[in-house]
Amino acid sequence: MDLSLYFVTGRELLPPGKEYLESLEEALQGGVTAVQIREKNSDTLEFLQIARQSKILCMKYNVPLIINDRIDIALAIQANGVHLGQTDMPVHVAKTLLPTGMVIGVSCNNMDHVRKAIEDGVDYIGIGAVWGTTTKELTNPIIGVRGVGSLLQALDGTFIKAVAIGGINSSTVLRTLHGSVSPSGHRLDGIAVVSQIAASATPRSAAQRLKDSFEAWVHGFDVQNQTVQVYDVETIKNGVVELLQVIRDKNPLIHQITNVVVTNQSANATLALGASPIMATASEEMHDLSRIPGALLINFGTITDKDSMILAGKYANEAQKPLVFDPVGVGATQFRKTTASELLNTWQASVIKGNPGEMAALANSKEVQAKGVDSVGSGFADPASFIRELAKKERCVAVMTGPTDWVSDGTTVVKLDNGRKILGDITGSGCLVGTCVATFCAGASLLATAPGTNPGTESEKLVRGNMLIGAIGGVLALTVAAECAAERSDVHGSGTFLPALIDELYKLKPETLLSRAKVHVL
Ligand SMILES: Nc1ncnc2c1ncn2[C@@H]1O[C@H](COP(=O)(O)OP(=O)(O)OP(=O)(O)O)[C@@H](O)[C@H]1O
Ligand SMILES: Cc1ncsc1CCO
Repeated sequence: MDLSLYFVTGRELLPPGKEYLESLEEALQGGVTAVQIREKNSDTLEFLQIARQSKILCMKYNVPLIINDRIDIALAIQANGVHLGQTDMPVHVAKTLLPTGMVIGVSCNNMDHVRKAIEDGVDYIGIGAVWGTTTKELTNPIIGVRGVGSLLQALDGTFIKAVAIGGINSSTVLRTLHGSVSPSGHRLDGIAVVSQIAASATPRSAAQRLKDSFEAWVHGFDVQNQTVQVYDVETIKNGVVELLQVIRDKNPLIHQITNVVVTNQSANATLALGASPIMATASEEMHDLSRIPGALLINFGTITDKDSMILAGKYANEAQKPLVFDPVGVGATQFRKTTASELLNTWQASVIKGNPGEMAALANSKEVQAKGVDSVGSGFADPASFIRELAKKERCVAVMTGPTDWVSDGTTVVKLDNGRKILGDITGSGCLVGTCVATFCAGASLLATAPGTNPGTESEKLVRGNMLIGAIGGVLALTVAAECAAERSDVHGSGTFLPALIDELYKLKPETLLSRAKVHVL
């Protein structure tokens, strides 16, 4: 059974003037691959009639029909399956009533539900609610995009299919699919959609758009899984130098929502590298800024603009622009933890950068502690494995700073050994790394979208360009510049070091980067 575009009906959502059967037929023409009839407010006779009429249409388009909750209706019309909620008929009882071959699906919103569904031998599960929604799933807890992956991992080795449900529409679909992959690589088999189709005046095109997005994404996912990119030190260094040139030639806009402590030095570091900073925080301007080529940095050192952070990130994903997230001091307060979770469940970061204390807090690890914005202790026993797993789980590039910097895309791990201890003596050196990473990622994005590259071929992506090289470039630029600055005779302490660091970013030459960079591919 093809569950890729699983339409759950909602007659109460029909727009004025639209008949139910007309809407359903258009949805089927648009490419819906499975239909579930959900009638929460109808009596038995009405439900039966709707189910019967829907079945005729579904058969015409050779699409399976599933009945929500009501086993008697499913039996009466010989539906292809039933869908059971957690408070509906238990699966083992349903199995005794249903003929073999009739599909059983179950709603799940936590690991216990998934384990039970596996034990009961269901055919598919509907995981939700992924997003907030105006339809039935409102009563279910919102698990967020990042919650779906771990539930999918439990299905490894089974034949049980999975769809996600709850608030999936054309603007959330790619984020949902990209984020809903388990660390083992288990992806969704489909998306369940209610209002985007049911409430549409043009359900055919609504369905078509969703199906196109799903197919494009699956294709991109398969291609990515088949291509193992192997990096060597020379390729990385040359890639970084190429990005520095792109930044200086093209002067990308680096939109930064950052903390009040580092705003000025971050803007100066951006200019020194050859890019153009804008430190804009009003939600009204987030959309306009997202349309300009470059990158977005979200640093929540002082969280005063959460709504803008949410909006800006969504628009950056839509525009396929790099989004660098710096969860400053995320372990310090519950508010920061909750905010990080909310942000990461809303948009997809291209790069997450933090010190070991911040990265541990994001991963719910107790191995490294933090004090305010600082990391405490000597870090992880096995930083390479930690960062690879975090990158895999968050589905992005992860950068962990410290005396040694670690960068991973979930497959490759790169260890960077540049920098000077004095970086720890100025405030916001980690924030400066974030700014430099965003600037180099902007370079990578511009390189990937330069005239001559085909914009239509990567419509399934949330970001274009090589974010691993961008992240490495940002770290190397800052740490190599720091070495040059620390060696200057006019630097006498942290006060004179900061302006010297900006100078050295300004003067940074490709040959200095190439000769000083200490890059190790693990
Ligand atoms: N002992 C050290 N030797 C060399 N480089 C260092 C050392 N400590 C930090 N760095 C460099 O300083 C940069 C910032 O890393 P750090 O982990 O100190 O950030 P942070 O704790 O987030 O800083 P902040 O909170 O002040 O922004 C990194 O690029 C890292 O390589
Ligand atoms: C000191 C400080 N407090 C909030 S953000 C920040 C900058 C370094 O992370």
